[in-house]
Amino acid sequence: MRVLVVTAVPAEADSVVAGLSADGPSPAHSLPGGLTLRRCAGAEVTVDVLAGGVGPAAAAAATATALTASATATGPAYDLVVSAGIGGGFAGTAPLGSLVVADAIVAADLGAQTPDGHLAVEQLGFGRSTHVPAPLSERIAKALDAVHGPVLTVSTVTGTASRAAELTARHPRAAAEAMEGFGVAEAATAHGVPVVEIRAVSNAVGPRDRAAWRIGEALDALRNAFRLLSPVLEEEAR
Ligand SMILES: O=C(O)c1cccc(C(=O)CC[C@H]2O[C@@H](n3cnc4c(=O)[nH]cnc43)[C@H](O)[C@@H]2O)c1
Repeated sequence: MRVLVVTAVPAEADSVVAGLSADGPSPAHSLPGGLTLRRCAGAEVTVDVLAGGVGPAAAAAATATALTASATATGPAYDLVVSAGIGGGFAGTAPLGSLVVADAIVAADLGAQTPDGHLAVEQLGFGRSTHVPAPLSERIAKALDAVHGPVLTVSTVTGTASRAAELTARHPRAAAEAMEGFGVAEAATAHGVPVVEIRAVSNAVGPRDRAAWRIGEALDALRNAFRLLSPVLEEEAR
């Protein structure tokens, strides 16, 4: 089984690699566009880890580049794509340091603003704003003891109580927000590869408070998530 993990920044990729391979080697492979894949090979599963940039567009471009570069004449080389990194947690659902596995990957700001509120692209008559993750996501959530709920993809980090309330009103079950999942999912779906999203909560979704961010703790939680994910993937591959 081959898995592609896409993070936004190198610090997140480091946590993923550390969780997957403890202190084993993770050889690097260059991709077009100055991207670098790090490979973690297990008994049955090979995981390539890519830091693709911040935001849905960078994430989609990097994921598509990796998928295109690896595709063979008979189809995609990867069996699963994982969008992973830190994220904001919605109050009462995903506290700081917790893990969220998406049961829906939602482009929360893709659509149109109207005097009566947001219209998603489906309501405008084109495109999609939600991807349904691979069924495996439920087993992953259990193994990671993670919240299993919608993860919103936004282009602008929420920084006010009113924006948080608006998102919660539109997505009452939302567990986390981040900036890449939907872009990764668009690229994976275009290549016919199932996708999941895993987030470690570094901050609360709400009024901006940089002093309250816990990025170090979230990166530790991300490392632990991939330590726990390894046996799930090995089992899936058998
Ligand atoms: O300057 C701020 O107020 C601010 C608040 C939270 C995060 C940021 C970032 O620049 C990090 C963006 C980066 O990390 C993911 N992330 C982490 N927390 C959130 C969030 O609450 N909402 C959206 N994205 C978040 C995101 O996926 C990016 O890769 C700045």
